[in-house]
Amino acid sequence: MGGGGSSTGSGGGGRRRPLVIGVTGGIASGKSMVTRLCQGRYGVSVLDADILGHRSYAKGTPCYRQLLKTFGEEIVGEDGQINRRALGRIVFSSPQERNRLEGIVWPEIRRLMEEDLRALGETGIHAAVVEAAVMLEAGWEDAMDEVWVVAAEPEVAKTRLMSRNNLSAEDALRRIEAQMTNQERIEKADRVIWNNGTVADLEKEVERAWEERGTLRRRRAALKARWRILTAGVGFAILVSMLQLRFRMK
Ligand SMILES: CC(C)(COP(=O)(O)OP(=O)(O)OC[C@H]1O[C@@H](n2cnc3c(N)ncnc32)[C@H](O)[C@@H]1O)[C@@H](O)C(=O)NCCC(=O)NCCS
Ligand SMILES: Nc1ncnc2c1ncn2[C@@H]1O[C@H](COP(=O)(O)OP(=O)(O)OP(=O)(O)O)[C@@H](O)[C@H]1O
Repeated sequence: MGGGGSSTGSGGGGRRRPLVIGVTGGIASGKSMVTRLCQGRYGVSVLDADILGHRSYAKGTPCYRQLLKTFGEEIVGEDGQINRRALGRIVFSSPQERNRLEGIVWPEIRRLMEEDLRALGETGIHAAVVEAAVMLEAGWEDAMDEVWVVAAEPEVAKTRLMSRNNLSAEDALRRIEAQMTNQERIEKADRVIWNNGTVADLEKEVERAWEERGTLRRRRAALKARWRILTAGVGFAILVSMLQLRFRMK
């Protein structure tokens, strides 16, 4: 994954970006629940890519103008903003139209994400979670330090989707099957958070994820310290040998 949690480089003046965890997963897998748990228990800041998406085409922006050119005036609401319901009707019934929308807004969402992460870094927060359903499809994982995939078995997700969105079993399954599979996501994950059980089980999984991150960080710090001691020791030994050689030669 990308090199976050580090100096921002160009124009960053040595500021630090927070550790960035990307949370993604299939529809109704529990992404929002995981994100909420991270925010509530571990004090991390949260960026929601859905909201960044809405911001990307606010009235007057370049994306706004591009969307009007592409989809016509009928996507503008009475308030002059993009009517998302109207746009959703167009793009969710046609993969081609959805691709056109994504081609316009994904680069801007990415730019806004980077901008917000930098701004969060300025506030000195230690970690941020970016929740994005399309993180892997959009290729945003390289802006994350780690990608956590939330996964629920299709049957479990189906039941939750039916009850949350008041859908029939067929409609719920259709939405699940229109997406990447769990396996495809898991192959790109740094961590998988399974969510087939209760909310209490999920809380434990999230706790374990943060704990193991801490453990890994401590382990890396210990290795670095050992390496420093080793290199200092080798340097010292070389210096002593050189001094000995010099005295012997005299
Ligand atoms: C299609 C739009 C206008 C519908 O807006 P609306 O307010 O009705 O829905 P909302 O944004 O809350 O999204 C509803 C659900 O669809 C998912 N979704 C949105 N866009 C996409 C997409 N391109 N592919 C897959 N799922 C998507 C969202 O993650 C969310 O779970 C809007 O979602 C949009 O502009 N999408 C394109 C930007 C995008 O990819 N956003 C997702 C970032 S994770
Ligand atoms: N472990 C769980 N036990 C019971 N219900 C759960 C559990 N996890 C999530 N849910 C419920 O399942 C539904 C989907 O969860 P959530 O909204 O967090 O998923 P999501 O991945 O963010 O969904 P979407 O893809 O639609 O954005 C919600 O109604 C939520 O309350």
